[in-house]
Amino acid sequence: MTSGGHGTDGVERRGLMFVLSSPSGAGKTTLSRMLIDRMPGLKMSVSATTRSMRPGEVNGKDYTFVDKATFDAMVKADELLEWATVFDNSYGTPRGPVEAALSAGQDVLFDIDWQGTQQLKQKARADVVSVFILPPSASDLEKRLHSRAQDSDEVIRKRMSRASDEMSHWAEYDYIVINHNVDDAFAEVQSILKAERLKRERQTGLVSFVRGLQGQLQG
Ligand SMILES: Nc1nc2c(ncn2[C@@H]2O[C@H](COP(=O)(O)OP(=O)(O)O)[C@@H](O)[C@H]2O)c(=O)[nH]1
Ligand SMILES: Nc1ncnc2c1ncn2[C@@H]1O[C@H](COP(=O)(O)OP(=O)(O)O)[C@@H](O)[C@H]1O
Repeated sequence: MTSGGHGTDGVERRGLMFVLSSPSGAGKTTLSRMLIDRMPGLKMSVSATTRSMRPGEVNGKDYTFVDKATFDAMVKADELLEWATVFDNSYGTPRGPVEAALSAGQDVLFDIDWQGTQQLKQKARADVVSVFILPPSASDLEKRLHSRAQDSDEVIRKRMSRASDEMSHWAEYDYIVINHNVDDAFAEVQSILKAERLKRERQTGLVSFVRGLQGQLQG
């Protein structure tokens, strides 16, 4: 998957797929929102899910909330770039908006689990940059799930018991960030994205840019 966009310095560059994963409650939604607000050229991939809407969530913005029959039809029609079952619900990435953003030269941010990350890597390894967010401790994780105050005690228990499973995949990720403090964690995630945007192989316009510079030097 390639794109013909331009970096902030005007050199043409390939779009990248920036993936954040973590156990539930470690802070990936918070960090994703900060990235979208503060990093131009980055677009959120809005997943489809069969889970029910939490208070404050907006259909089409946080997720596209669908029933199981609709989700299954999307899978059948190959409309999802990847999909997985998490906490007994189906989650998947609609293909169209991702492909449109990448070909318009934007980077795409994904808040998806390890299963989805593996599927994206199989499809486009060179374009995927993956970051795993860890909580500082189990008690912080539990506190955060409670402080979010959007899930029942039973749902929180389920998410805590799945945290260890999700975390066992940390070593499959390119970068690991421990979310002690939101501002520090954000600065780290932002630095990763900024550096990855500057990778030589992503700056497809460099050959002609350098040729232009050489021409100026000779002329
Ligand atoms: N594979 C995959 N995982 C997703 C997708 N959307 C969300 N997830 C993951 O599903 C899990 C549960 O998400 P959610 O119910 O919003 O709870 P959260 O963990 O508190 O954000 C998280 O690990 C998300 O990263 C998707 O499109 N594909
Ligand atoms: N570094 C942090 N310190 C304290 N609370 C945090 C921190 N990062 C996130 N939170 C809070 O923890 C809760 C869970 O964060 P959220 O971003 O929803 O996690 P996730 O998307 O990984 O499930 C939210 O109430 C959020 O405001």
